[in-house]
Amino acid sequence: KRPLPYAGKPCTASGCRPSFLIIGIGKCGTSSLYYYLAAHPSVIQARRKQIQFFDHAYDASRMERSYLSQFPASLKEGEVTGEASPGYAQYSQVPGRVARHLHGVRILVIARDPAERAHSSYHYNYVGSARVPLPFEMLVGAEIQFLEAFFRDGTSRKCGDKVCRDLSNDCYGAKSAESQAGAVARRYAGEQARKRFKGEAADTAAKAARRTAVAMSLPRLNAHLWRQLVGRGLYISNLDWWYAALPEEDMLLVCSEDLNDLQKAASEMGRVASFIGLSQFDFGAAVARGKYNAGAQHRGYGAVTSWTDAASLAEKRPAISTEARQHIDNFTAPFNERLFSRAGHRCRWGRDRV
Ligand SMILES: Nc1ncnc2c1ncn2[C@@H]1O[C@H](COP(=O)(O)OS(=O)(=O)O)[C@@H](OP(=O)(O)O)[C@H]1O
Repeated sequence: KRPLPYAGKPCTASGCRPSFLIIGIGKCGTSSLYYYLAAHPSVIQARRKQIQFFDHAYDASRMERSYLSQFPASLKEGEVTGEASPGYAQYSQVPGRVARHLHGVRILVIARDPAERAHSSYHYNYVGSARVPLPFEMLVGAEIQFLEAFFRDGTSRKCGDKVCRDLSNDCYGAKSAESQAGAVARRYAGEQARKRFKGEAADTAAKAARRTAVAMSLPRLNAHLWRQLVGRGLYISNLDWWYAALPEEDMLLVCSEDLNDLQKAASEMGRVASFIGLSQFDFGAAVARGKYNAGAQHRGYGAVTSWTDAASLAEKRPAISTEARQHIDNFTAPFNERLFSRAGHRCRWGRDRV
């Protein structure tokens, strides 16, 4: 068995540190990974699944008060705690902070077929929250154009008067960088309103529709996360920062598809537990309860949906068009390959999808 992080002693006078961090990726099954793991008798949960300290709330001087206070005050020998903040993977500053404060922590990354991740994110963040939902294909097309330009022009590309250093954060966060998708969105919103209404009513509806599209593209704290349908699926472009800052043997890639089946999930959870250094445990009963945070229901990360109900929710969701799927598959394929070779672990995505 692999030794536990911190030589099995996560607690110091200032509190207990997490022995594992699930750093992402959002909409790939981070909630299920966290709650399945929490079923292990030696895993004691944090106060909540997502603490998001190392990105939005980071302040080195508040490490104890703001961060360690979220974990159990004491742990018995062999017990560990941990957290899951899916935003962590997206920020280039986070891995250095984690390496500094939690040297030795085990890092778990769960990633999913990029087209499926994008579609899940679209339903979670856009559908239902916008009065004029923009078609998935349209957002994907606009974003891939933006991404192609970013990778072609390199990291010195300007976002308005700012230089983009970090694709995930600065670029999507800057108003001008998202204007590609924003402009398409506003035009579409106006056209749709005009199709549905006539005369003056069309003008009023078009204005309202455009306002919705503008509101959807306004910069806000984490807007770049939900704006990235495809970008968040270029996993290796963010994980490179993590591999540079932390020892390779402390990083584990989990394919979301390996948790998407009762039998497979129980055995994959065994691999996760032994990576952390936990004793063998039968995750069968934990996994059998169902899937967490499934089907964009917004019932909370800890809400579990039976496997049968999750399957029927998935069936009800309109399928991804062949065009959008191929567009995402083609664009993400080289990034996927780089991820598999860096992580030494393959997932069956894109053309390898089963
Ligand atoms: N066991 C298992 N295997 C594979 N996939 C699973 C599993 N459990 C949950 N899910 C699906 O993951 C999606 C939710 O992901 P997250 O919990 O990471 O979302 S969040 O970013 O924290 O909001 C959400 O995807 P969609 O249902 O497609 O939206 C969940 O259904």
